[in-house]
Amino acid sequence: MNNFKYLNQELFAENVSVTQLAKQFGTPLYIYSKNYIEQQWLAFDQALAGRKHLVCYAMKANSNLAVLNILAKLGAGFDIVSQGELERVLAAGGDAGKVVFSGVAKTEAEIARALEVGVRCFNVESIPELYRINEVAKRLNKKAPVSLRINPDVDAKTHPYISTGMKENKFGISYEIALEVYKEASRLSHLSVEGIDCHIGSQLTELTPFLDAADRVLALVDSLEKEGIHIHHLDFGGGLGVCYNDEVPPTPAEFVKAILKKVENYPHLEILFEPGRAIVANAGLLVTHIEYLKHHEDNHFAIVDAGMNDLIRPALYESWMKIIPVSQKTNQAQSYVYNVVGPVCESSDFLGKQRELAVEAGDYLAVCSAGAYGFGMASNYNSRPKPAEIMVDGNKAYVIRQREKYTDLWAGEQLIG
Ligand SMILES: Cc1ncc(COP(=O)(O)O)c(C=O)c1O
Ligand SMILES: N[C@@H](CCCC[NH3+])C(=O)O
Repeated sequence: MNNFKYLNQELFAENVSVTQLAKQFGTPLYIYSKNYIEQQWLAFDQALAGRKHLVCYAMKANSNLAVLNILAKLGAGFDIVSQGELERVLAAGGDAGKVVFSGVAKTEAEIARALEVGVRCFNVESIPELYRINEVAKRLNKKAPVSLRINPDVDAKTHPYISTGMKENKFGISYEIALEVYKEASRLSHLSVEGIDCHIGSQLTELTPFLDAADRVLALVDSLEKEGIHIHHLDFGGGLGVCYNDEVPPTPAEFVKAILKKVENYPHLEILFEPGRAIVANAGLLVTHIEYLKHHEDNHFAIVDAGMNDLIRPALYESWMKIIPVSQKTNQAQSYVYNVVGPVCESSDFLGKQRELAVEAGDYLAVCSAGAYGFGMASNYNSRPKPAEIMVDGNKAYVIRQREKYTDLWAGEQLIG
């Protein structure tokens, strides 16, 4: 469990007791390990040593300013999908020149802002977007660096909601027309064609789909060369999976090594990656308090104070996330197979189903691997304040976001009449 370990039957985040944090800051509570985040980013970066490269953290996975700042200090780039994300990078001390801008619906205002601060590259997802970027760049008298996000039509073998590289997905430009679109891009006066980008989905646990996509990208590089279009970088996106249960995904080093082998005959091209989940998922826990246990015939519910508004992955994708007791000391309790459910008024409000646990009301549970797509997807549904976020570094714990106050819930709302 990485930097979360039991010591004398008590769960620790690095060197800090999770029970102590839960008591001090209340629950639900997100806890992250700084050293794990650094270790994971460095695993990508170091595996790329010897080759011109940039590891752009896909910040949608966890966009807390402290997380971004830790990575910015290591030299990370960032993959963004909105102006909000761009402003966060800047607020966290990130370098705009290391930002790649993905996303299918970039507005004129977003494009203008990205040009103004000088992002590294736009990952263009459609032909109309290409024209729009050219127009905005012309108006601002700039040249926009672009890379086309190619949809290679490869099955990522992941949950359909997080697969992005197949024909029926809204993302990227179809492989069949890519060459023609590159030709058009190179004719447009205010664009500079920089690279090829490809991201086929998230939580991939096998190398094969990545390697198939890489083959298609490299075939396109060759076709472009023949047309006299010389690109400078290849961006292989993110998507590397993590272990939630018993998956055994490749490590970042294995993944990078396999891609580097593919591109060894293209030594002049800089290599970019956009990992999100692999950097932060297992850096985080969501801690929750058991309010009640409810038993009815064969149905056993552990009713906790964290809901789908705090962590939506189980409800949205039926994701399986490990749930463990924070203290194993009280486990004299009788064991039952529980559905761990939250306070939200939806039947889909669960964190885990059919989990064998020996727990009592008042105990704390931790949902593991919650560092990615946890807080970032949280909402205020049922007027529930978003939880606090804590960053642990060795034996120190920092509040990196306060729990929302009730008054935050209606900030900006106005009475009429
Ligand atoms: C364009 C792009 N890049 C990178 C990522 C990061 O993916 P992951 O968190 O699976 O590494 C995503 C999300 O799937 C994405 O849409
Ligand atoms: N939100 C998803 C991943 C989406 C990746 C973004 N394209 C998850 O929680 O697994």
